Amino acid sequence: MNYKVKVDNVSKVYDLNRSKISKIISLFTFGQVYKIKPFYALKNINFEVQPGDSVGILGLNGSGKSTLSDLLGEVTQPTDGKIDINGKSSLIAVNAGLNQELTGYENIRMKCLMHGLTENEINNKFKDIVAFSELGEFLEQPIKNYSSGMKSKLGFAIAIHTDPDILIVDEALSVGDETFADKCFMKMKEFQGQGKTIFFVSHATGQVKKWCNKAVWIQYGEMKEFGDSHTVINNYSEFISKYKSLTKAEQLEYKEKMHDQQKLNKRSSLNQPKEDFSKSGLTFGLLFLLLFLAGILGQVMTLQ
Ligand SMILES: Nc1ncnc2c1ncn2[C@@H]1O[C@H](COP(=O)(O)OP(=O)(O)OP(=O)(O)O)[C@@H](O)[C@H]1O
Repeated sequence: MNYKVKVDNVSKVYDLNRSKISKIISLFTFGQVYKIKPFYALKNINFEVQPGDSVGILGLNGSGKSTLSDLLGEVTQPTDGKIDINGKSSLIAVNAGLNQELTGYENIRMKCLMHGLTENEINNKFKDIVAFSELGEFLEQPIKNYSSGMKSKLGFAIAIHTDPDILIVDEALSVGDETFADKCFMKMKEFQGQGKTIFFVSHATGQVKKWCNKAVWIQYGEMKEFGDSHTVINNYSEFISKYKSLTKAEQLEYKEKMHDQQKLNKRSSLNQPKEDFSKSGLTFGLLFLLLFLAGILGQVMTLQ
């Protein structure tokens, strides 16, 4: 095994029945009233990344870049396939793993603990994290009061001090100010110098070209291309100019067609999604039925 990260036939399926009421009805009707509507945020993604690679993740809005970042950061699990990560990964995205109700200080402690740092290690790094974040007294406030740039600063400051082997930066730098972004890029450079692996999600192809030796282009859940960053960026840019030359109506039609394909793909080509609500619906439904029968039995016994 000479890879750092291996993404092996990975798919991520979401249920488009997101409203709470439809989920509850689905649970108690064994998934019969509201059927699960599988939507492939990612489908059959395959690539391998070597130690020291910096990989750009490219694609139009809603193509699955953040879904891929979340999977690489082990924030979520694939519905199908496997991601083999040889080391500790840390995801930096606005809101990633931060608790909105906790203060900046509390989030620093919580995330460091989650990354396996001991109390001693946290105390030693605390001052540096605080200084890097540049958030000063705002760290005393719950982060729900922060701007996205401030959250991103906190997330980056914590992540780089937890000594990850793999850093995943999901558009976190595009919401911060330029001076902070420059400071983060310098840190990323240090990381590269140490032979560590970076995934970098950005719509700015110029930045991807500058920072990444490899790139993966995701197009509405499917992998269009993976390889040398210059080649992938050139092909992606060519697609973007063609896409931009379409009228608004044509762009919409294209997007709708792609979304339909993501929905149309039947689950038969995959194992059952792990978050299959009809399965849990069956369990909950049976439990509910048992409780209901026990209640009736109880009433009957009381009457006798
Ligand atoms: N929890 C979820 N439930 C249902 N659908 C989801 C969920 N998360 C993401 N999706 C859908 O998956 C698709 C991919 O989303 P994702 O956020 O990964 O795209 P993206 O490429 O990062 O987009 P952007 O460039 O706008 O940030 C979208 O159609 C989105 O609506």
